[in-house]
Amino acid sequence: YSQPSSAKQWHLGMFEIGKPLGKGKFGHVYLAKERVTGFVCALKVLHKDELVSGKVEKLVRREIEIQSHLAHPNILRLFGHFHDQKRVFLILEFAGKGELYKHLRREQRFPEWKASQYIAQMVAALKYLHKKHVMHRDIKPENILVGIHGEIKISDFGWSVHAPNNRRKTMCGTLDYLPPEMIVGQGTYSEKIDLWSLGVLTYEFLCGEAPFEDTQTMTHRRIARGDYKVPSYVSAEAKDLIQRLLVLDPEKRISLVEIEQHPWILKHCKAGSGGRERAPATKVR
Ligand SMILES: CC(=O)N[C@H]1CCN(c2c(Cl)cnc3[nH]c(-c4cn(C)nc4C)nc23)C1
Repeated sequence: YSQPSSAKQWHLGMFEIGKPLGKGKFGHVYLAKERVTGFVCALKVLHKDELVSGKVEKLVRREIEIQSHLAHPNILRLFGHFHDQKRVFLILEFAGKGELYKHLRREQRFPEWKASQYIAQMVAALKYLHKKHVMHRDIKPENILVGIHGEIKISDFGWSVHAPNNRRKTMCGTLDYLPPEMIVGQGTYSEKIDLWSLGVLTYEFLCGEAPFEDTQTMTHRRIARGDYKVPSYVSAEAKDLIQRLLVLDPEKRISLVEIEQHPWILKHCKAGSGGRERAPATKVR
């Protein structure tokens, strides 16, 4: 009899390992095929001694705990995990068109219709996450993958936590996406930090660089002051949405539901498929 997939006891012998797909923060990712079903996935291999030395085993446990309970078309699935003496293996959904930031760098910047559809998909994923009181906390192009149909998938939940939270985020990688409430004040924050990051992401999709990109010190200062400029080639509607997301006071940022009704999103949403034309939302107080 075949065990229900979630209770499946996975082991390495069940997979035929293919080409390396890339290097994550703490391990390599390989294309893999489950021998019995032929199911193609991405196998993320983490070395236990590196996790211990990097004090990240808690982050990995949390990534597994959170991501394995999520099922949404714009969130990369974690189907299961297993480990052997030396390594931990994450069985992840394979995103057929790879890493979004590579597409962004290659195209320099996205046309408004593409950026708008990507942001609409991010909003759908964040609505799903926030409903489960999960905030991602590390939204940036490097953590977004592209599926075979061009849909985007948030990945790398290593930094996600259950809201609210005031754990200092030991900085590794870019400061560009850090919200002001994590720079000034005592650093308590809520899911609203994902709204700030969405504003930074929208800007970067349309302009090819982040709004506060500068030297480390200047980036900190410019974020704390909300000091950025939107280039003139950005449409008025797109600029309006960016301005409603990059608001210093977390409580004053536009909500996910309001973003769905924003002119810049409605103007480009795909009729018929995923982005179904929405009946005017009745405001539920
Ligand atoms: C932080 C991190 O894990 N980054 C990457 C490494 C590969 N990985 C993938 C993960 Cl985790 C899932 N699916 C992927 N698909 C690809 C990919 C597809 N093409 C055509 N090219 C690539 C590359 N990569 C992945 C995530």
